[in-house]
Amino acid sequence: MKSENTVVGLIGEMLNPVSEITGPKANAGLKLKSENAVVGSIGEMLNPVSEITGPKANAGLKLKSENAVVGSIGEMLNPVSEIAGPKANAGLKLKSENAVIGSIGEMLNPVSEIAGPKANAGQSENSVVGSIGEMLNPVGPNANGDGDGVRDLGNGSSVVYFPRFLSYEKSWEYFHYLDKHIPWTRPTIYVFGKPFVQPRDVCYIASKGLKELIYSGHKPDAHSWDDYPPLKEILEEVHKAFPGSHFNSLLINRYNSGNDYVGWHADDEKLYGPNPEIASISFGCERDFFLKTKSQGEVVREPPSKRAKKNKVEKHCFKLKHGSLLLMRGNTQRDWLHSVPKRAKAESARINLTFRRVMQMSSRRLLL
Ligand SMILES: O=C(O)CCC(=O)C(=O)O
Ligand SMILES: [Fe+2]
Repeated sequence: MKSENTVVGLIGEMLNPVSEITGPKANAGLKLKSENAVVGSIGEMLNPVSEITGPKANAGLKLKSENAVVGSIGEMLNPVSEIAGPKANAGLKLKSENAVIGSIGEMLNPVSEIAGPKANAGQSENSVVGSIGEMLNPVGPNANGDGDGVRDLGNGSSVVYFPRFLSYEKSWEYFHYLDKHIPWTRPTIYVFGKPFVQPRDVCYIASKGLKELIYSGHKPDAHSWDDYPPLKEILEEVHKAFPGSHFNSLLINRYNSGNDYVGWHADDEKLYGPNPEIASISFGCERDFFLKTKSQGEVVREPPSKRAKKNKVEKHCFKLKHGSLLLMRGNTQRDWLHSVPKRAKAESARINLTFRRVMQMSSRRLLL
C-alpha cells in the first residue's frame, strides 16, 4: 500500500474508529482530494456496502452502491452444482473430477504470465488441497456469470476465487500453527507524517536478497521462509495451482476480531512490477472482501477510452471462506482498490496470507 492509494486506504483506516460500519450518514458527501482528483467520498470509504451488516441472513439482499447493483448475496452464497459457463464450455457436465480436470485451463482463460490453475490443481498427494469439484463449485463470487472460478472485472483486470482451495481440517491446522508461531507485530505507520497503528497484526516473510518492502514510512523485518515450513508448503500448493507463478514474499495479516480491518488500498508498490499478481489465502472467520474501481484520477497509463468508465464506481464482494484462495491479476492493482472492512458480527479471528512477487531489477530490464 502506498502513495495515493495508500492514502485512500489509510485514511479509510484512520476514519474507521468505530466498531462497525453502520451507514453512510455522518460522512456522506464529504470528499477527499488527492493531488489530481477526488478520490472518493469518506462516506463511501467507510461504507463500502453499507447495507450489509453481517454474513448471514442476507438471502435476496442486493448489494447496492450509488451507481450500481453489484449482485445479490443470496445468489452469491448459493452453490451451483454444475459448471454453467464460460460459453465455450457450455454443456460440459461434471461427470467426474477427471472431466473437470481436462477443462480447467480453458475455463479459467488465463491472462498475463500466470496461467490459470492447472489441470491437476487440487490433486495434492497429501490432500492438503480440496477437490477440483469443490474448487470449481462457483460458490458466491461467481454468481455474476463471469465463469467458474473467475470474475472478469473488465479492462484486463480479473479475480480468480476458489472457496475450498485447502481442505477444512488442514486449514485449521494452518490457522493454529500461524496464530501461535508467527511473530506478529502491530506496527506504527505514518500517514501525512502522523503516526497511526495498523488495525491488524502483520508479519512479513521474504526470500533472501529481495529489494526491501517499505510502505507508509514502515519497513517490516523480512522473516525467512525456512523458519516456517507450513508456509513453504502452502506456497508450493499455490505455485502448483498457478503454473508459472513465482511468489517470493508474503504479507500475513491477523484480524483478531471484527474491529480489525484493512482500508481501501491497492498493492501497487513499484517493487511488484506493473501488473502484480497477488494470491490471498484465508483461514478462520469469514470476512467480506470488497473491490471497487479507483476514481478516474487514480487510473493512469491508459487512454480514457480504455479506463474504467468515468464516474461509475463498480464494486464486487467476495466472502472469503476458511481455506479459500483468491488471486487478483492483470490490471487489478492499477485500476481497483480492495478492502476488508470492520464487521461487528465477526467475533473470531481470521488469518490471511497474501503471496506476492518482488521483481528483481537488472540494469536493463525486469528479471522474470
Ligand atoms: O485480508 C485480506 O483479505 C486482504 C489483505 C490485503 O489486502 C493486504 O494485505 O494487502
Ligand atoms: Fe491488499
